[in-house]
Amino acid sequence: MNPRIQQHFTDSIATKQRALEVLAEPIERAAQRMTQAIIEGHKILSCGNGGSAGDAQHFSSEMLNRFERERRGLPAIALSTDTSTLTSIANDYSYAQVFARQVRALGTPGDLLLGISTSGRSPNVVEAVDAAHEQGMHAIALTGRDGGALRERLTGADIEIRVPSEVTARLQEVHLLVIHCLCDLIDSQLFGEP
Ligand SMILES: O=C(CO)[C@@H](O)[C@H](O)[C@H](O)[C@H](O)COP(=O)(O)O
Ligand SMILES: [Zn+2]
Repeated sequence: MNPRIQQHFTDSIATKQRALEVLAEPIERAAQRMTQAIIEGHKILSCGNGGSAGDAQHFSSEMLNRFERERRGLPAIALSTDTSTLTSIANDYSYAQVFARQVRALGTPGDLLLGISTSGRSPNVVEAVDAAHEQGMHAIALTGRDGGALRERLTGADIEIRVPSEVTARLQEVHLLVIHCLCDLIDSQLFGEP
């Protein structure tokens, strides 16, 4: 067996095991908050860069379409998908504004922002959290490492789910697992046990 492959699997399993100990509680709180927001007629905006843009879209597609069961679509918008909007904001203002400007246009009080950054240092995700607060929204932050500037911008009403790792790939792997937990908990809270 190629030892590099074995190492990736071993590290990924160990990181997930470690994460379970510290993340079960904030994941449950985040899912409750998301469920409540949906019941009250609000929506969830999501954003991130690179692999985390993929995660933001993965989450919104499982909300809008479905996760594992047959059910109505749930309201969510990924802010990383519209290249005309992204390029025009980056071109006319700055890349740091690409999500914040969309949050200001689409976000209404009671909506939630799911901000995803393995380093917590992506300026556009940090700015999106500030914009969410301006709009009367709260944030759920999926982070890693020391949480970076993103962590510092969160208020007591926000929820941080910080994965205990320093490795981007491992952090992204756990972020996706967290997203699937959130989808499953939201579905079971809204529609009952399958
Ligand atoms: O997927 C990967 C690395 O595994 C990359 O695309 C990665 O997401 C990008 O470098 C991002 O720009 C990193 O941003 P962040 O997670 O630090 O906010
Ligand atoms: Zn990646």
